[in-house]
Amino acid sequence: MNTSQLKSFSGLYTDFYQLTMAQVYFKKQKHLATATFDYFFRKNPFESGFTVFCGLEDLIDEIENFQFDESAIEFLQNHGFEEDFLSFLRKFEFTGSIYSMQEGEIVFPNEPVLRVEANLIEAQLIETLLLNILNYESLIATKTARVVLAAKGRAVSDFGMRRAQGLGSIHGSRAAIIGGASSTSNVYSGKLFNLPVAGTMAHSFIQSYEDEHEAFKAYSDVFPENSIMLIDTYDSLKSGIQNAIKVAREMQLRGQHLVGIRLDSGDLAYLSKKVRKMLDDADLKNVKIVVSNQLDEHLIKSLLDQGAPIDMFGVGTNLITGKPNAALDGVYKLSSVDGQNRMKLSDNAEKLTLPGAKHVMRLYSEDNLFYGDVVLKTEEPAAFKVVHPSDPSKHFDAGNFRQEHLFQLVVKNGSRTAEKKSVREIKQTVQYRLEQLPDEHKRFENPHVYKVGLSEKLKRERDQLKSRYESQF
Ligand SMILES: Nc1ncnc2c1ncn2[C@@H]1O[C@H](COP(=O)(O)OP(=O)(O)OP(=O)(O)O)[C@@H](O)[C@H]1O
Ligand SMILES: O=P(O)(O)OC[C@H]1O[C@H](OP(=O)(O)OP(=O)(O)O)[C@H](O)[C@@H]1O
Ligand SMILES: O=C(O)c1cccnc1
Repeated sequence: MNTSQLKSFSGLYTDFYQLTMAQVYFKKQKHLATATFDYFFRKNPFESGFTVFCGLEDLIDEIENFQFDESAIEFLQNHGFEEDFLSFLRKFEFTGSIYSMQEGEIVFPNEPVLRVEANLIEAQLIETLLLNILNYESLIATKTARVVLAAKGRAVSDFGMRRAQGLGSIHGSRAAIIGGASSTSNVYSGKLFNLPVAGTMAHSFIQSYEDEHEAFKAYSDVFPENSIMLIDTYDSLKSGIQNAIKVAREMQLRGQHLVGIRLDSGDLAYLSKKVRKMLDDADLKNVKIVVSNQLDEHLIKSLLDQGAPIDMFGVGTNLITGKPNAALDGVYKLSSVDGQNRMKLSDNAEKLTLPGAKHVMRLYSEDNLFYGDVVLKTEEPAAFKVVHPSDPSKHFDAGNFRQEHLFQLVVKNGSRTAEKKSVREIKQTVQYRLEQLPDEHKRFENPHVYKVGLSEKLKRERDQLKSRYESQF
């Protein structure tokens, strides 16, 4: 299966139950009911104090192209779907509206991040696609943002493609760049999303030559402006760095400059310090040190705490797989049908869903940093009294805070409302918004929990609806 084949199956990029439910809605004439769904998640990944919202532009692209072609219809025919429903699917397109936070926004558990308003059948049929795209890209953008924060201004390159869960790396590398990586090794995504691609060299390249110096020399002959020598194939200190210095000197004689060396094993703090000294002593102060080998945000922080003079980190497995979390728990929940509020009950107050169409306001503290978010009904233009979702004793007055609307209409009648944003623009949004997030939410150990409150009206409606449901048992 190649990815262009995947695209032409867009309507089938779903869970089977979406299609069976859709056929029931259609048969029972319920499909044209209007529905509102919210996308939100309950827990930040990686014990992080924040999540980066990523994947919106990809989602809009897919929604604009969401269709059932003849081969999809034939497949569904073979699975027993009925002719009248299949005729409906042949003409199917998403005609609803999507309100959303901007891609690259810093978002928090239990607040709606995106709202879909559409016919019930349309809103239902895009669920799996929406969750698949937003959950994965947000996971990887969040992981990368953490890695980049740990790197404290040093470059981070995404090396993950080979260790990704299959084709996931296509969108994963996009999310990595949005999360703050400076480059990716992933050429396919580079072309697809116009990402900066870069790389060094593999051990096999060095091994293919009789000796290491010959390998370095060959590479620098062909790429005199862009050589980063991998120095750990045999012995980083006794062989690799000696040969790299030799080649760097030969390059200098030709008026060229060795960009860097890469360490991929051993004690990276110890070795980078030794290598830095050897390079400096050889008057090669501009040659950069790149390291890789199962890195993540914690190892990078540790290496820098140890004083390792590293200029760039290559991060693969842990970044592209979102280790150790594997998934963002984002969900898509119905909040109204034909204007009637709906909610899902739970014994756990945190898991109650919020009824009706909602939006989110961000409150700013006096120093212009994020203070907290408030979930409101769409008819509420500003936040006043803000209440804790489950602890009635906790509330505050939002009147004194600067407030910012986080939701925008991004799809209207099935089409994008504004020009598509580039990866570069979205990456800048992440950077800028992270600067506005106070440090206590960005630290790795026990980050301070960000406030997400409800408007008094929303909380009242939720509690009333809950009591109404419960009185029927
Ligand atoms: N100074 C350091 N402090 C903390 N972690 C480090 C340090 N140096 C390396 N690491 C990390 O420790 C792990 C090293 O693993 P390990 O010793 O199994 O691999 P290796 O050095 O690649 O060994 P091999 O020589 O077998 O390839 C990697 O994740 C690496 O990034
Ligand atoms: O450790 P990660 O964070 O996943 O980063 C990617 C790894 O992939 C490469 O190793 P690999 O052994 O696959 O190939 P190589 O022979 O080129 O080193 C590279 O050298 C890194 O070690
Ligand atoms: O360019 C590199 O050095 C690279 C690319 C992918 C995986 N590991 C390393």
